[in-house]
Amino acid sequence: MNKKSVRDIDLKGKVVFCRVDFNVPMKDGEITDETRINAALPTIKYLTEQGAKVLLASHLGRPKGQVVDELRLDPVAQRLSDLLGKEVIKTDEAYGPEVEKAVANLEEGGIVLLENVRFYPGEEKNDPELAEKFAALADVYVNDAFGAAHRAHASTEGIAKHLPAVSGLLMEKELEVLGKALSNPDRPFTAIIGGAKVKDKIDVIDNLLDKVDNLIIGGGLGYTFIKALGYDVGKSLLEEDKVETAKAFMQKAKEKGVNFLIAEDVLVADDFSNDANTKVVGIDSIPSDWEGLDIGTKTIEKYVKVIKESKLVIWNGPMGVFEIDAFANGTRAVANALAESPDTYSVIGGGDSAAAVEKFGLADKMSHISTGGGASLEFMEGKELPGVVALNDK
Ligand SMILES: Nc1ncnc2c1ncn2[C@@H]1O[C@H](COP(=O)(O)OP(=O)(O)OP(=O)(O)O)[C@@H](O)[C@H]1O
Ligand SMILES: O=C(O)[C@H](O)COP(=O)(O)O
Repeated sequence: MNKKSVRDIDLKGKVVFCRVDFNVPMKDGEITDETRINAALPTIKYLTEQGAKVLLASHLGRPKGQVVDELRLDPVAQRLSDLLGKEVIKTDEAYGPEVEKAVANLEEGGIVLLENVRFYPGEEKNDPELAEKFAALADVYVNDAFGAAHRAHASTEGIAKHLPAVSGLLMEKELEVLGKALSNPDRPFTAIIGGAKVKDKIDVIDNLLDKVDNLIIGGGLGYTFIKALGYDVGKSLLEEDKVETAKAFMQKAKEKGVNFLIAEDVLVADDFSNDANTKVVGIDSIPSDWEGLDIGTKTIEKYVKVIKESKLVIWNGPMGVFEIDAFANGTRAVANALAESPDTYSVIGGGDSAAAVEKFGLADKMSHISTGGGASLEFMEGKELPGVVALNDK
C-alpha cells in the first residue's frame, strides 16, 4: 500500500483521533456480533502501547443527524473495555467542552470513545466545519474504519485534510488482502456472487468478468440470469429491468473465456417458511406459483467442484435464504467447500456471507473475512475509496 500507516509515524504523547467502524448489529441494547470491535483491537492496542492518547470515533446505524438514544455507543464502550481489560471513557458528545476536558485529562495509553458521529448532520455531509472541530481535538488522524472507507464523511475524509493522516492496521490489512486478490490473483480465480441485491452487484459482476476464471452466480440475483436464459422464474426474486444486462454479461463472459456458472436446478418452495413444501426442479421447470429460495443439488455439486479446484475465491452474498434452515443447504455447501480446501485462499465480503459462515461455525476456516460490506464491494469494483485516498502517501 502506498499510504502511510500508524507504523510510519511517531505517536508518543500524541492525541490520536482514530476513526473505527463500530457499526455493530444490536438487539435490545445488546451487541449481537462483535466482529468489528475485535477487528479494531490490534490498532487500538498498538496506539496505546506507543504511548498515544486515543480518541476513538465511530458511527452506529443511520440516525440521520439526530440524537437517537438506542444508537448511543455506550454498550460498545463497555464491551471494548471488557475486551481490552482497561478503562474506556465514553463521552456523550463527539466534540465540545466535555470532550476537550476528557482529552485534557487523558494519560498516555488512555482511551476515550466519542459519541456516535452520525448524531451530527455535518458528518454525512462532510461539513468542513465539523471536520475542523474533530481535527482540533487531536494531533494525528488514523483511519481504521475500512467498512466506512467508501463514505466521504467528516470523520472519514474531511478531517484528513487538517492533520497528518495515516491508516490503521485493519485498514492496511484489508487493502493488502483485497488488493492482492484483485491485482495478482492466484489461479484459478473464482468469484461467487449471491444475495438479493442485483442492482448493487451489477457493477461488481461486470468488473469481475475482466479478472476471474470462474464466476459463480447464486442466491436471489440468480433468477434474473435464469430469466435471461429464457426460462420462467415463477414467484422468485426478479429484476426485470436487469434481464438485458444479465444477457450482456453472459455474452461478455463467453468472449472473455470466463466460465460463467448459473444454477441448473433450484430448490423451490410454496411458502417463505421452514414448513413450506419444497422440491428441487430444473431451471426450465420452475412452477409459476412457487419461489426459488436455494440452489439445487446438481448445482451444489457443480459449484463445490469448481470451488475446490480454485486457488483463490472471493465470496459475496449467500446462495439462498440461509437464515431459514430449509433454504440453507447451498450456502452451507459453499462454506464447507471453502473450509475443506486448505489450498484455496478464501475472502469473504458482505455482512450476510460473513454471518452465514459464522452461523455454520466455519469462520475460523476462512482465510480472510472482510469487515467491509459496501466498502469491499466498491473496492472490488475498482472504485477508489475516499477514506483511503485522503490519507498521506508514503
Ligand atoms: N433466492 C433468494 N430469494 C430471496 N432472497 C434471497 C435468496 N437468496 C438469498 N437471499 C437473501 O439475500 C440476502 C443477502 O443479500 P445481500 O445482497 O444483502 O448480501 P450481502 O452482500 O452478503 O450482504 P450485505 O448487504 O451486508 O453486504 C439474505 O438475507 C438472503 O436471505
Ligand atoms: O455497515 C457498513 O457497511 C458500514 O459500517 C457503513 O455503514 P453505512 O452503509 O450506513 O454507511
